[in-house]
Amino acid sequence: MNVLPFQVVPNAPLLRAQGVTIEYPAAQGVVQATHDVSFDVWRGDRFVLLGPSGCGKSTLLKAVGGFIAPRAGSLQLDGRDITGPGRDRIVVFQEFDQLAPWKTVRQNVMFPLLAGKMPKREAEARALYWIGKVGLSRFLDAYPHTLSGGMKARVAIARALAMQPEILLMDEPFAALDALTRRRMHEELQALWEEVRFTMLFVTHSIEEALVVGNRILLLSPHPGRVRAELNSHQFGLHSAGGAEFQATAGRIHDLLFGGGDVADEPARAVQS
Ligand SMILES: Nc1ncnc2c1ncn2[C@@H]1O[C@H](COP(=O)(O)OP(=O)(O)OP(=O)(O)O)[C@@H](O)[C@H]1O
Repeated sequence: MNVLPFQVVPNAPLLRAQGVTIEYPAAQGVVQATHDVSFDVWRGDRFVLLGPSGCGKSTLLKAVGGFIAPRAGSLQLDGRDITGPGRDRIVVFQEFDQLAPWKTVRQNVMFPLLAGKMPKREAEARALYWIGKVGLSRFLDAYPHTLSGGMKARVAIARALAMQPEILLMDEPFAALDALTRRRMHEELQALWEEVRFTMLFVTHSIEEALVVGNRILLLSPHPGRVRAELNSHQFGLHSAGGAEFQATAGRIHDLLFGGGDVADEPARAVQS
């Protein structure tokens, strides 16, 4: 009997959030940060959580990171429940002071690899590779305080990608940068993604940034965050920013986020763009 060759096609998302409700203890009872949020992130996605301040974006990211547990619902990575932090999920924050100031660029990128028991020679080779990928080979022995904000952002990204996580969690990573540097970081992130195709969960409250960075966007309602809509945005990028279709979609997203109506009664809907 002939056995046909076959290819395994992944039919499950890398990250699955199902009915995630998260609460914080507060002086008078609890603060509900998110309510019944569900979404799937597939390998290679640039998945954006978009919503106004306080809608629970960072909270969701922290829960995916394993730093807080949902009150209800579940979070799974590759079919396994997320029960705590792990090296398969690395967070890049907007505070680039997350780099150790007493370590050079090279040492900062090597540090988590060595902490994970990688042999020094391999850790160094890996660090040099990723520092090169973010264009900082000339700054291997520079200390963070001598770098610009954009350069520190690149080191943080290199350090995260060097760990080869299953998913990169980015919490408004460019929010503290000036507009020109932010734009350059968007370009560089896009170029890096084209080359490496890593999976990314990206938090922002900027509609334009969401359209430029993401291929899929989950819109969250104001506090507590509920899913308002999900849309495909792969057709947008820096090239289309400012164009008519881009502006029209940004306007529709704005209306969905801030247009009023009782979100609780409104089923999540897909936005056609
Ligand atoms: N540690 C905490 N203890 C109590 N409440 C918290 C805590 N962290 C966040 N919250 C509350 O949970 C809600 C969601 O906060 P979160 O930071 O996740 O929102 P966000 O969408 O990321 O906002 P922003 O864009 O301003 O960062 C807010 O009402 C916030 O006040």
